[in-house]
Amino acid sequence: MPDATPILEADRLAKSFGTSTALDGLSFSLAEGESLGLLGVNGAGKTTAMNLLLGLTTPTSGSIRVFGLDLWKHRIEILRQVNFSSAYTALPSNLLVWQNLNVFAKLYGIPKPKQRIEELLELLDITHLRKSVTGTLSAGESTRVNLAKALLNKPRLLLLDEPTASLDPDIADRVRKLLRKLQHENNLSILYTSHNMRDIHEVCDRLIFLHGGKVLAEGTPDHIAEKFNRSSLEDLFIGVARGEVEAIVK
Ligand SMILES: Nc1ncnc2c1ncn2[C@@H]1O[C@H](COP(=O)(O)OP(=O)(O)OP(=O)(O)O)[C@@H](O)[C@H]1O
Repeated sequence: MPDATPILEADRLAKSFGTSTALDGLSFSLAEGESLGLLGVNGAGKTTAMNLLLGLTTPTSGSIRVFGLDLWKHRIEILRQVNFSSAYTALPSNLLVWQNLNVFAKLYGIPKPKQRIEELLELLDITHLRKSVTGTLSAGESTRVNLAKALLNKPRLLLLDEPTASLDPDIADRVRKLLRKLQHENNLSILYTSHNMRDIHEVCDRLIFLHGGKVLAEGTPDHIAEKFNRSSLEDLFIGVARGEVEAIVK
């Protein structure tokens, strides 16, 4: 029988900074092989949630379980099988691309690191950047190098914070297809944030719409817009940002 333990479970997760509440009672679970989108306007709490789920900051209250284990008690063991990529996190700029990937491969204890790095450079169509200085890459190029870093350890759980930001439409399409392929072929679980509705529709099986740190709605991409009587997710987004949607909720 397949193991039904969720890959990731957040239970009433909250985070405050001084008197300001960034996240207020986020609960969800992510199944093996599922892709879940965290959606919300600027300042909704998405990055705060990602940072908590990666164990980078501690929650004010609530708990996180990854692979059925408490994140804080089993952090090292868990993080070996997790990876992360953000359009806004830079890799050390003075290293060549392959050197950067090699450092991370060593940190993760990857067997045959050279072979794995070549495989990923090819997969992301960046073999030609192997000897480029990381700090000189274009935004789109460094996003793809970051994604290669995120796949090095063949993670079971991948957290992606706006992974297609700054990619041109062709490369963004390739990245979305690659993520879907990895999800289906390797049973990869993905937590995904994006402001690109095409990404959300193509990559996410399910969504959580955050607003002001709280869950506004949960469901499939099509279902959420309908629930609020909005013609599309983009339209729902605009409605939330302009304060029109709360009126519909009430
Ligand atoms: N370290 C911090 N100190 C104080 N406030 C913070 C800190 N980090 C986040 N916040 C606040 O928490 C709220 C949520 O921020 P967060 O970065 O999680 O939003 P987001 O949904 O990722 O936004 P964006 O779409 O703009 O990236 C914001 O009001 C932000 O100002």
